[in-house]
Amino acid sequence: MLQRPTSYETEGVIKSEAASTMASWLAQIQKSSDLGSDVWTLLALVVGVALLHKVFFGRKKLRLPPGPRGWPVLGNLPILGTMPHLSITELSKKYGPLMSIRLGSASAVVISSPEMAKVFFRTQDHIFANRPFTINGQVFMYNFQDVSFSPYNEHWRFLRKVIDMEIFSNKRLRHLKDFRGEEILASIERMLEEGRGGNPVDMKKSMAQLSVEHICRICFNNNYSQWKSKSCHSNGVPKTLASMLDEWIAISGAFFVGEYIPYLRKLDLGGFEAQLLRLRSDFEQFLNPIIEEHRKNEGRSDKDFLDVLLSLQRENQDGFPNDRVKALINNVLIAGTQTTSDQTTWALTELMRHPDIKQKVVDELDLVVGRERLVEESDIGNLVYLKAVVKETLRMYPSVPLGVPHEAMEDTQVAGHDIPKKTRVLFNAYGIGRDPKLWEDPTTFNPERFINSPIDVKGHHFELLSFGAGRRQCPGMDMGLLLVQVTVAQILHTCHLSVPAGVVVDVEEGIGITLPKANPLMVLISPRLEPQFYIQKGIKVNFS
Ligand code: HEM
Repeated sequence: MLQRPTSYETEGVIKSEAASTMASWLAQIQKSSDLGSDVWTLLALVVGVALLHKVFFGRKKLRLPPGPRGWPVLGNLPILGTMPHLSITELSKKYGPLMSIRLGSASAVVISSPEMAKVFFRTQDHIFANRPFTINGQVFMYNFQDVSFSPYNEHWRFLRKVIDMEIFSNKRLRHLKDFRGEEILASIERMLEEGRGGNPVDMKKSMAQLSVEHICRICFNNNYSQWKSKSCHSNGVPKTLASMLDEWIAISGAFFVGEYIPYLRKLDLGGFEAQLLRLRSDFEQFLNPIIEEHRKNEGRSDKDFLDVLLSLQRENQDGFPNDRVKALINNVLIAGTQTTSDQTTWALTELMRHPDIKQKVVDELDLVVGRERLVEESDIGNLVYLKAVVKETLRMYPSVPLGVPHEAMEDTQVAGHDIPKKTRVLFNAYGIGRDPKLWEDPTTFNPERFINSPIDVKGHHFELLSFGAGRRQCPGMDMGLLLVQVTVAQILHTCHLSVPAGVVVDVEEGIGITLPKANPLMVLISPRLEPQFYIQKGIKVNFS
């Protein structure tokens, strides 16, 4: 009798057994006069061909990681809902640290433990450094001409080097130090002005504006002031860069059905692809005049990121098309704004909910910096408690709660499970950050847990991979971290913050590809230092 394969190791033997058994069946059918009727012959042939097809072309039996059963066609898409990081965290409690899910026709695994993260992003990082196909990468990044959505290939290696050198090198970070300081102080000046007379100020909005201004400085430095309040018109509606970035985050948080069930792509269910295309053209309206202006002034010495891209384009005419310039600018704008502003907003949110912790930060600032000057970036190294507050924020509110998806470039095995080529990899940063097996009382905001702890966020401690690890680790890590730390320090040092009477500061999470705070963060804000220290730094503060 024909045996079904029990494991893929014995598959070759079984295939030849199956072939010879089928041959003998067919021979018997031909010989046998009892079974000579057409019906029996046809039936035997159909069964035989089906069996042979299954043995030769059927998928070998894989030992996939455990996971929930999916629906036909849709797989597990329907149970993910609008907050996939929450549903995936719940599911992983049941199915463990390495879970299989199916997103339409795409297979995925979810990593929910530091041990698994170490295998994927260190031991087998060379296999998992790819990105899967995404409609976002294809549409918004002009066919994957950026860094974040690009597959792992020569193109990615080249561009990653460009951005590492031109934006994120230590030299560049130092060079941009004054800009960062100026932007943060300008933002404080605006908040103090807005908050005069006990007017509540929305810190979430202010932090979003600050992050956009900071990234605009990096990208369009020289004529920056000309561009910062520039708006474009989409269908007659004026849009600022900040509102376009918000729109991108919201659209990108949606599940693009066509990405997972390709034959439905034409239907564009939910209309997300059309929205993305429209948004790309809004970004172009914003970018094109800036690019033209930069082209006219190519000789200037103090080059910004766009200048660098345009000079690369001049050197490699065909190898560096306009679309690549736009994709890279889009990439830096989207990767560097909401991430930092979300982190700063969550840190301030938790500090407003915990006045005792806020007071400890302020006490440390007074001790290390004093009240006779403003915070400098060089102070950060000595602000141990402040750094613990930022780490605790990254633990509880990872900017990218399910990571940026990776993809297996070849078949492999992890922890005794098969991971076939093209499997998507989601990193459950949110679930790991709130896992009671790893963190005591994980839903309590408690920076003390990082005092005297060796754990940092730089990719060596797999329980806190806020910026990822391995080849695809966030290149903006040092800049993003510094910006969050300096902003929180400068605000708490220069301003009194309090919650308006009757307001409860909530921690409701919003929808999007990142983890935004859903509601505004309204605070009362007033100057904390003597007037001369603001004046020295050129901040206009009205003390009346
Ligand atoms: C607190 C702030 C930030 C956080 C928490 C953060 C987090 C992350 C994470 C988790 C990834 C995915 C890593 C992976 O695939 O394994 C990533 C990728 C990336 N980030 Fe950040 N990021 C931050 C700030 C920035 C800034 C300021 C920039 C640029 C100005 C930036 C640019 C990028 C880019 C280009 C990638 C894609 C890298 C690649 O695919 O090779 N990020 N970031």
